[in-house]
Amino acid sequence: MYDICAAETVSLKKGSFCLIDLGISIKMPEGCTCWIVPRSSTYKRYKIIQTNSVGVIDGSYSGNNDIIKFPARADEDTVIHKGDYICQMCVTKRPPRLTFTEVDSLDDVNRGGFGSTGR
Ligand SMILES: O=c1ccn([C@H]2C[C@H](O)[C@@H](COP(=O)(O)OP(=O)(O)OP(=O)(O)O)O2)c(=O)[nH]1
Repeated sequence: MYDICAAETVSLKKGSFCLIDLGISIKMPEGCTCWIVPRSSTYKRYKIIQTNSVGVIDGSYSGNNDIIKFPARADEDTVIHKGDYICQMCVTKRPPRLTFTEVDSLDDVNRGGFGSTGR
């Protein structure tokens, strides 16, 4: 994981949306995917939410103008300063491609829905 900072200063009004420039363009090794996720402290410090929850950076997003951005919505009036570490980047190897087979039913016992384990 690499902490990544904003490459520009932006002022956001409560409820507004902005793509914050992270100032990075990369060419990934073949078979890798890059992910952009918020830092745990991002909301507490800056009052912004990453609108796509997790950003997936395609391997083909590798031109000079393919600059990685952080899609942000502000919950309060806020200012993100150039150099503020607002997110993290991770590069992972893609798993082998799977083949899915359609079936009428599965053999396993139902596990139960959200919160059904009582723990
Ligand atoms: O948080 C993010 C998510 C994506 N991207 C860039 C890299 C990615 O390769 C491109 C397109 O993203 P995605 O495939 O998620 O967008 P889409 O909504 O499916 O649009 P597109 O038609 O461009 O694929 O935008 C970012 O800079 N930050």
